[in-house]
Amino acid sequence: MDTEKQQYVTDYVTDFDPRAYMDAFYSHEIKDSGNTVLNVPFLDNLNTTFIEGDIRGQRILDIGSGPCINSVLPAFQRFEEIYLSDLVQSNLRALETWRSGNSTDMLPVIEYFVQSEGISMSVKELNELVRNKISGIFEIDVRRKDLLGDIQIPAVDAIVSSGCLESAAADYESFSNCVRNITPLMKQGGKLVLSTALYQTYYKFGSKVFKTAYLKPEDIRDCLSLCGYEVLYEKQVPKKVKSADGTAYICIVAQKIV
Ligand SMILES: C[S@@+](CC[C@H](N)C(=O)[O-])C[C@H]1O[C@@H](n2cnc3c(N)ncnc32)[C@H](O)[C@@H]1O
Repeated sequence: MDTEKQQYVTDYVTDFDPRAYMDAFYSHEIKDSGNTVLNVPFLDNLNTTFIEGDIRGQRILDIGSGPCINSVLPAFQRFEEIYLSDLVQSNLRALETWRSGNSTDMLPVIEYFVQSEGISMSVKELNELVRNKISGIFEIDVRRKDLLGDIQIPAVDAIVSSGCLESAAADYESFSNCVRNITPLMKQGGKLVLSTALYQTYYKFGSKVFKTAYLKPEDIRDCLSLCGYEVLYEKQVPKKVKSADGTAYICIVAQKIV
């Protein structure tokens, strides 16, 4: 597609369609062989990242969850309370529907996780386990300093965020501001886990094209260091998902030291 001629979406609140997003990235497609495959942008290597970064504690917050729970699957035995958040109300509703047991939308990505990570639990069991650990689902806007508005949650031990900050930001500078804004939500010594698209300018699904901040690994490292973090682990994961021009993403763990 010639993206030059495409109108980028500027408003997530009006243009992000959770159903279309799940269909594009987290639902089964039938391959020619008859096997099924998921597009899954940010999950490969995330479990290893949690292990390598020793990500554990009482509370974890997923920022920019979208309508899905991929980012918190590696947290299932490592945290007691899992919080989900996003800017878009329809994403929050999709998460609430799943949490109340009225949606099977997460089963394909849970199955993908169970199979790829060799988890000794059935898809249903893991679905129930994660569902029961969800302690809150709320609106957040990472571009704002008062990003939670009136909502208050206790400081968390870890934050995970996949594909969100580079979506909310237009460039390196605004990406750094987003990192600065989310940092006070975490305890000192807490760990930030990012699964972030590299070398990407857009992704698209349905009829919409979403612009992203173009980031290189050194941008992310520099930003974390300037925001008071020490990088503990990183791995670049080459992955070309359908419908995006990024060629890789980075899984990075950084500890809040300031
Ligand atoms: C590419 S999706 C990633 C969703 C999910 N984390 C995943 O791994 O598939 C980007 C998400 O960031 C959210 N988002 C965009 N701008 C945001 C903002 N300013 N504050 C919080 N979330 C935002 C969108 O609503 C969307 O759910």
